[in-house]
Amino acid sequence: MLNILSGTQVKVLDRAYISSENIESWQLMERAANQFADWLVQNFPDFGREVIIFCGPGNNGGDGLAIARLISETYKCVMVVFFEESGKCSADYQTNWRRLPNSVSRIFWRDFQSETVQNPIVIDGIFGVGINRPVEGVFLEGIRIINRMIGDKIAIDVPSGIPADDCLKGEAVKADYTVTFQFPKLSLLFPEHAAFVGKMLLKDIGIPEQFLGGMSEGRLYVQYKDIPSMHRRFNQFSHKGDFGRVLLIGGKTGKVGSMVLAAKATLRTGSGLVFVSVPSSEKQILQISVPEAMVADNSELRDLSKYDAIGIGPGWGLEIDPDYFAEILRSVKRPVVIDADGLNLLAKYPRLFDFVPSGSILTPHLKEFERIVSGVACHRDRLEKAMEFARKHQIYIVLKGAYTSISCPDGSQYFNSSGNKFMATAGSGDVLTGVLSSFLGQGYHPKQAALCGVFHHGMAGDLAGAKKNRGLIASDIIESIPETFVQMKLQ
Ligand SMILES: NC(=O)C1=CN([C@@H]2O[C@H](COP(=O)(O)OP(=O)(O)OC[C@H]3O[C@@H](n4cnc5c(N)ncnc54)[C@H](O)[C@@H]3O)[C@@H](O)[C@H]2O)[C@@H](O)CC1
Ligand SMILES: Nc1ncnc2c1ncn2[C@@H]1O[C@H](COP(=O)(O)OP(=O)(O)O)[C@@H](O)[C@H]1O
Ligand SMILES: [K+]
Repeated sequence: MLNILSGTQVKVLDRAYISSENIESWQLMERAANQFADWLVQNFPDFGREVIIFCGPGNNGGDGLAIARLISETYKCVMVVFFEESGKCSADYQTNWRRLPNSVSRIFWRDFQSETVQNPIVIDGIFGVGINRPVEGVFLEGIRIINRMIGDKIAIDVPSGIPADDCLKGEAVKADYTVTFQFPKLSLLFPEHAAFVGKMLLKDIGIPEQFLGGMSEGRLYVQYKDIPSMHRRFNQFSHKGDFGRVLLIGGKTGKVGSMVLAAKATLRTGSGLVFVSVPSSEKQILQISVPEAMVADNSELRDLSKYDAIGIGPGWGLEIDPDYFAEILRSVKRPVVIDADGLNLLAKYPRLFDFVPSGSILTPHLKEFERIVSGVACHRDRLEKAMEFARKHQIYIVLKGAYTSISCPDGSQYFNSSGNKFMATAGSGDVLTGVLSSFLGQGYHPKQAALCGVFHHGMAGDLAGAKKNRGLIASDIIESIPETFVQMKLQ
C-alpha cells in the first residue's frame, strides 16, 4: 500500500531519502522527469507536435525544465515558457536551466503567443505540492493561458493551483492528465477536482515505502498487489458452512431488484448459503430470479444468531418501523453491512446508531453520507467527518465514489484504486452490499472484508467496463466478480 503524505511532508521525505542515499536532490528530480518523459513519449507518439512546457519558479518548474531536455531529441519542437529569471528560482530549477540544450526554445510568459501554436502538447509545471496560497498575478495569468489553449494538457505532479491536500480556492489548471510521483496526492482523489486532474497516472520514483511509512498519517492507497494476501484461504475439505450463511434484508415492492442484485453478488463472491428477507408479495420474484438463494420468512428472522453476516437496506424503503430496525440491530451480535435505506433510516432516526454493532460496515454514497453528518463543506471536510464518525461509533465508513474511501475505527483511512465511471449506474451499490456481506460471512475481519470487497467490486467493474463501456449495467459487475478471483489466483 502506498502512504499518502501531506504536501509539507514531501519536502521532509525528499531530504531524508536524499541524505540516506547520498544523492543530490536534482538526481531525484531527474528520476521524476525520466518517468514523465517515458510516459509522454509512449502515449503521445506524434513527435511532430509542438510541446510547450510552462515552468514556475520552484521544483515543479525544475521538473518541467528537466523534461524539456529529456524529450528535446524526440519531439521536433520543444518550448519552455518561464516566469522568473533563473537566479530567483529554486536550486534544482537553476541546475536544469543551465542544462537546457539550445534546441529548446525559451520564452518569457508575457511574450508567449498561444495563437501561434496549433494543437500542441501543453505541460503544466507552474506549481506542484509547494503551493501555499491561492495563485494570483503572473502565475494566475499562466494558468489562464494554459486553460485557454487547445491541445492535450498534462500536469506535472498536481495541476497548478490545486493544494496537495486541500480543496481548491481560486483557479487552477484544467489538465487532461496528471502524472504524479511516488504516491497520489490527497487532493487528486477529491471529486471536486475531477475537471482539473483529468486522468491520474502514478509514477514510482524509487523511494522505498519504509521512508514513507515513518511519516504516515494513516492514509493509504490500496492497489491490486495489496489484495491477494488479505484473503482467507480455503482447503479441499471446506464445506458450505465454511463459506458462510448470509442474510440480506430489504427490497420493498418496486425495489426488489436491489435484493436480486445483492443476493447474486453475495453468491458470486463465494457465500455458501444466502437467505433473503423481502415482503411476501416479492418472494416469488426473488425465488425465480435467484434460485440459488433461499427466501427467509419472518420466523427465520427471530433468531439472527444463525447467520454469519447480515446485509441490510437496499430497497428497504423509509416506511420501516425504527423500533423493528433497532430490534434487528440489537439482536445481531456481530458486525453488519448497512446500505441505502438502512442508512437513510439511521439518518432519520439517529438514536439507532446506538444499536449498530461495532465493526459494522456502512456504505454511504456522498449524498447518503451528508444526510447522516450534514453540513459538509468539501471533500477534505467529508473525509475528516468520516474518520471522526468511524472512530466515534467504532464502525467502518465506506464512502462510495471514484477512489472510494474506507475510514476505520482505528483512525486509518484507505483509498481504493479500482473502479471506473461506468459503474455510476443503478444497482452497482447493491452489488457492493452483496460482496461485502459475503466476505464478512466468510469470516473475514470487517477491515479485510471492506478492503477486499471494495477492491473486487471495482475490479469487477473494470473487467466489465472494458467490454461494456457506458453500456455497463450492475448485472455485468456481478458476472465479472468470479474473474477477479481467477486473476488473483485465489483458491
Ligand atoms: N519527492 C520530492 O519532493 C520531489 C519533488 N519534485 C517536484 O517538486 C515539486 C515541489 O516543488 P517545490 O517544493 O519547489 O514547490 P512548487 O514548485 O510547487 O512551488 C514553488 C514555490 O513557489 C512558492 N509559492 C507557493 N505558492 C505560491 C503562490 N500561490 N504564488 C506564488 N508563489 C508561490 C513557494 O515558495 C514554493 O516553494 C513537486 O510537486 C514535484 O513536481 C520532483 O522533482 C521529484 C522529487
Ligand atoms: N466514477 C466512478 N468511479 C469509480 N467507481 C464508481 C464511480 N461512480 C460510482 N462508482 C461505484 O459504483 C457504486 C455506486 O453505488 P451507489 O451510488 O450506491 O449506487 P446505487 O444506489 O445505484 O446502487 C459504488 O460502489 C461506487 O464506488
Ligand atoms: K503542476
